[in-house]
Amino acid sequence: MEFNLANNLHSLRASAPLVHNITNYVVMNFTANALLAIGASPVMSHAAEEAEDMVSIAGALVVNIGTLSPEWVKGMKLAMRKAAQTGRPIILDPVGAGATPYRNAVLTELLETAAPTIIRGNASEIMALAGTNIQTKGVDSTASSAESMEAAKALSLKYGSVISVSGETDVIVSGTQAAFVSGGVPLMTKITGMGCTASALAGAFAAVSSDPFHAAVSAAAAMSVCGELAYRSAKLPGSFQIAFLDALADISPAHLAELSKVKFTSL
Ligand SMILES: Nc1ncnc2c1ncn2[C@@H]1O[C@H](COP(=O)(O)OP(=O)(O)OP(=O)(O)O)[C@@H](O)[C@H]1O
Ligand SMILES: Cc1ncsc1CCO
Ligand SMILES: [Mg+2]
Repeated sequence: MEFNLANNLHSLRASAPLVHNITNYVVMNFTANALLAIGASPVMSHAAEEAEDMVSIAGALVVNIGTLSPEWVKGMKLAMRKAAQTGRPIILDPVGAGATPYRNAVLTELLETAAPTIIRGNASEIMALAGTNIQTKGVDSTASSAESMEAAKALSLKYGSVISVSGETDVIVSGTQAAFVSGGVPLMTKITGMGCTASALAGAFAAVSSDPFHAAVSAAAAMSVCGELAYRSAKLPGSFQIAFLDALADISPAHLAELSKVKFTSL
């Protein structure tokens, strides 16, 4: 299937998919607003008691381990198992992978519960997940996406997942196919939760697409283009956040496709 970014955004807006997020409390508000802005319908819910019911009415599940606790992990596992059983895409954001043994242990449990459709993280997180010896600095990357190519490919083959690595250039790997998405602005790393937002948008695109590789590329491209548009009017973190949400809401499918910088290659 040919990659068609304009069509992908059009489909997202036409069906406004419900995206079930079990995410961290740092970014809940921002990612919910980003999902609404692009045209999806967010619900943030982590209670184990309703995890299976909630995912059963959603178009995609986004699991983000940013602020973990054992009770939340129960909900994550129930939701992931149900999503896998019912054929719903699962997006895993392994926030802080490699930072602490607890995070690593939880990630192992989650990956044993269900293989994610898409794993979206920064380079340190993806390298840590693949077992490359690296220390994540809290939630921030200490490596570049280019350095994580081998790790991304290994992870993709191991779990059958699409691996999306964010950075100056985003690298998306699915088996032996890869895409490079450039653009964006460095200020995006100075706002907490831009990576979490990239993962949430991947959930929205995956909910309306039969091709998770294209969904992950679409989300990365939307982030990069809207980051650049926001930076035209807002050069400081506070106003940038707002301008970024405005750009997500304002961008037309055709304009998004026109401004995006995406290159495909085989590995
Ligand atoms: N140097 C850069 N230049 C342009 N865009 C960037 C740069 N670094 C990151 N980005 C963009 O910022 C977004 C977030 O990527 P980042 O790698 O910072 O995620 P993250 O570390 O998971 O963030 P967080 O954990 O705070 O949510 C992505 O859309 C990415 O393309
Ligand atoms: C800062 C922070 N700490 C835990 S989760 C999170 C949001 C960015 O990943
Ligand atoms: Mg992150």
